[in-house]
Amino acid sequence: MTKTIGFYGTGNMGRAMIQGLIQSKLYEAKDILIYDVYQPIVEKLVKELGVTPADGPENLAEKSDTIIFAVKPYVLPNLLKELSQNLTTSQVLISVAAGVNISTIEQALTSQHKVVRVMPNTPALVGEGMSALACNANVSESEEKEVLEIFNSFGKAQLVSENLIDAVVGVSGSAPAYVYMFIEALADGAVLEGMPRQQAYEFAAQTVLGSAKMVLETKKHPGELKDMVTSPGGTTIEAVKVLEDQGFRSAVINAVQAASKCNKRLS
Ligand SMILES: NC(=O)C1=CN([C@@H]2O[C@H](COP(=O)(O)OP(=O)(O)OC[C@H]3O[C@@H](n4cnc5c(N)ncnc54)[C@H](O)[C@@H]3O)[C@@H](O)[C@H]2O)C=CC1
Ligand SMILES: O=C(O)[C@@H]1CCC=N1
Repeated sequence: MTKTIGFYGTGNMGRAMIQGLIQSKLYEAKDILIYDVYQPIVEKLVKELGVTPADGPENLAEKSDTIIFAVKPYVLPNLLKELSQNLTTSQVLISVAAGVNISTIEQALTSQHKVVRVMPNTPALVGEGMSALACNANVSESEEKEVLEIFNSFGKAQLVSENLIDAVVGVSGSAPAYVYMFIEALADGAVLEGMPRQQAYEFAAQTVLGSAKMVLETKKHPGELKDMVTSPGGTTIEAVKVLEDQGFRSAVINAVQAASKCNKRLS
């Protein structure tokens, strides 16, 4: 029998996962059910991606084998309470909501449901997401594998203990935003030096992509890779000194900590 996956909430993160799943071919678009309170977003996704709209929230709960909740954190507990009569203990319920603990989700439900808390990120849209997963005790090993397969289909995924999710928000969940800021700033620098803007974005983004690949594929320490670029008395060390003088590293470390702290506060 074909398995179905349902999404509550098809905003930025919901859409990124849906598009990533379709591109990966793990699910056919027609086997992806969606429900969002904002009808125009549903119509757009049905038209553009060929996913199936649910006939209301209860209908999605009843028709899906696996469910992903991609609504805002404050919406999730009430939505779960409303659906408690429609959800079954054989379904795997996945939440990507920042700051919503597994125990909060369990409390909103009435029975012993299978719950997975995930922190994904938006590069899922292009098959390069990074996700961390934490499961409750009702999730079997084979179900754990199935959920890993879903999140690995649009990037990389790892099981973590739930207490690491706060760190994950800082280093990958929220981090695409700071990487885009870095790319924008790199490009602004090139624009200052006379490069046309579109060309500057391509140079900046490809450099970030290539540098990330170097870390992942060579397995060398980032410091060693930095030193490979930094010739004695050359251009790079001049730039590195400016970044050190202006607190680049501590700004990034503080940013990661601020996102993590915010995630803790939400819970
Ligand atoms: N945007 C991101 O980069 C990431 C977001 N998240 C989490 O994903 C969740 C969604 O975030 P975004 O997609 O950014 O927000 P968003 O605001 O873009 O999307 C949320 C969607 O939920 C819909 N919605 C509201 N109430 C609903 C209900 N009762 N039933 C069904 N749909 C409903 C809204 O109409 C909206 O389309 C949040 O919990 C957030 O913490 C997690 C990791 C990364
Ligand atoms: O900003 C937020 O709250 C969400 C969670 C991680 C990324 N975006």
